[in-house]
Amino acid sequence: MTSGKDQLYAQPLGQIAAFNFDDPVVNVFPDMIQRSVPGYQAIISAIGLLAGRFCQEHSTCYDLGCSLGAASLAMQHQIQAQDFRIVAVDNSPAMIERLANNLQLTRTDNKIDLVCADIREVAISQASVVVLNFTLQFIPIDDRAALLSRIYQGLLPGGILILSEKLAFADPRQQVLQADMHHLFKQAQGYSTLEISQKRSALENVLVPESFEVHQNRLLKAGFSSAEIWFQYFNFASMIALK
Ligand SMILES: Nc1ncnc2c1ncn2[C@@H]1O[C@H](C[S@+](CC[C@H]([NH3+])C(=O)[O-])CC(=O)[O-])[C@@H](O)[C@H]1O
Ligand SMILES: O=C(O)C(=O)Cc1ccccc1
Repeated sequence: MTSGKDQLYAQPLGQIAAFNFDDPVVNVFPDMIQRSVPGYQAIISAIGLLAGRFCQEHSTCYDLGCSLGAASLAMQHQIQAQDFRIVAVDNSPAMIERLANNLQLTRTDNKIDLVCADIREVAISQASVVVLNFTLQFIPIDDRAALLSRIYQGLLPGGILILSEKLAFADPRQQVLQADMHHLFKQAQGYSTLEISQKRSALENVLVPESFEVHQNRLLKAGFSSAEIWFQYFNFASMIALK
């Protein structure tokens, strides 16, 4: 499948449309996320290891906002259970079509079922592992608690949620520092200042980060008994919440 270098924001744009996961983004998505999210590949690998440890027999693993299925593929690779399914959900038809094509090209015994739907409307049951890898940040803040409650309810005893998010910081000095460091990270990955600032405009009010404390409180309120960060690289973090 064609997958190119992300140059979507390289030229000056008169009007910057709100960011969305359409065909042009899908075409460059692996390169875009790799060069934009510090630690992305380390997180994907660890999601595989966590699924290997937590996937229970006769259970389902959910990858909510799966994009091109990187987390699902890592889970499939690491899970040793005999009887399990992975349900990969995304509401972008372009993402799901590309992922369906990619899966057809692989010869491996496929355990991944694709669903093109809004994760706010997908039933979750018999789950041992649920992954929200940089997806909750795109859900309206008012809808986040209800989604996490449904995930908690759908998890089996001993189940886990892996929640990765871009973070905001209550302390303005931390906010400025961490955002600056992310900017420097993107520059080091070859993005120009123009690309970085145009993409920031496109993400305004689309990707809405919250602080770790806000996430932790919401997870505990949803019923999780513990929620902690296991990985952080500047303003990008991944949390594990235990049922
Ligand atoms: N309401 C929604 N319902 C379903 N999908 C949604 C919704 N809102 C956004 N999405 C989908 O969530 C994904 C977010 S990307 C996830 C990366 C992936 N997890 C990865 O591990 O590579 C993160 C990023 O690009 O920063 C996109 O594919 C959206 O279509
Ligand atoms: O690029 C950014 O600034 C981000 O915050 C991460 C990102 C990565 C891929 C799509 C949308 C946002």
